[in-house]
Amino acid sequence: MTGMSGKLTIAIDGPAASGKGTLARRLAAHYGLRHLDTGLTYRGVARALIEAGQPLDDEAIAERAARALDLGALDRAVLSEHGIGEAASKVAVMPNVRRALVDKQRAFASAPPGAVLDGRDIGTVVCPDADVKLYVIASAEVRATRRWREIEAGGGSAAYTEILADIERRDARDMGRADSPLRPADDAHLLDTSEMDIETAFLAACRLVDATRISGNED
Ligand SMILES: Nc1ncnc2c1ncn2[C@@H]1O[C@H](COP(=O)(O)OP(=O)(O)O)[C@@H](O)[C@H]1O
Ligand SMILES: Nc1ccn([C@@H]2O[C@H](COP(=O)(O)OP(=O)(O)O)[C@@H](O)[C@H]2O)c(=O)n1
Repeated sequence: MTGMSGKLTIAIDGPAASGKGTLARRLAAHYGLRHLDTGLTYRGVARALIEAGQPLDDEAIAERAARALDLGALDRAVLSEHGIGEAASKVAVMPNVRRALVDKQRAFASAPPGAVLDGRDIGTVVCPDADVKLYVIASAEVRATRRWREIEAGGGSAAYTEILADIERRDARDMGRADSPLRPADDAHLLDTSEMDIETAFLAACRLVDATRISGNED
């Protein structure tokens, strides 16, 4: 394995519904690593505030919710709901919320045997020394179609045009914020999955990881 510590850390970033989570889960299973979807941590804070009837823009209250968050108790089925993504991107602009969650995310990443983390700032802020960094993109139309299919498959219903507008608004907020904006790390590999199915994207990602591990072993 690569890395001074003998651990393998894979950082995956990209905009909404680009396929980060799907790829991260597949890579973690393939390489025997733990996986953290960091989007769920921001979603968890947003949901805790909504449940408690608290505002999404009070930094001191949101920071307390972030510090209280238990990474082991994140319920993906509940937190994945499309509307929580919008609320998550609002709490995610606050530096004290980010600091609290990044501390927990780094603690997760540092434990053996290594991990795959996916989010918006993994390669740039959370794990700047990751062995492999992937920046996953797809056109906004492809991403909206994927999210629309996911909602319909889950028995829900949604208007494609609204999903597309939601995704574009959230991307703009994530890329435009002052603290840890969404952007590729300088050493990230760009993976455009617009024309790739899940299997093809997974195989392309494995090739990038394997190439890095081989070159890492030669150091
Ligand atoms: N390469 C791909 N081709 C087609 N569908 C995909 C691809 N990657 C992911 N998906 C589907 O798109 C949706 C969003 O993927 P997800 O991994 O949740 O994205 P993210 O974590 O970036 O929000 C899911 O329903 C997933 O099954
Ligand atoms: N590392 C991260 C992960 C998510 N987020 C925020 O959390 C929101 C929800 O992230 P997510 O990954 O669950 O969203 P999807 O891409 O799955 O729709 C994002 O729009 C970001 O505002 C962040 O700021 N930093």
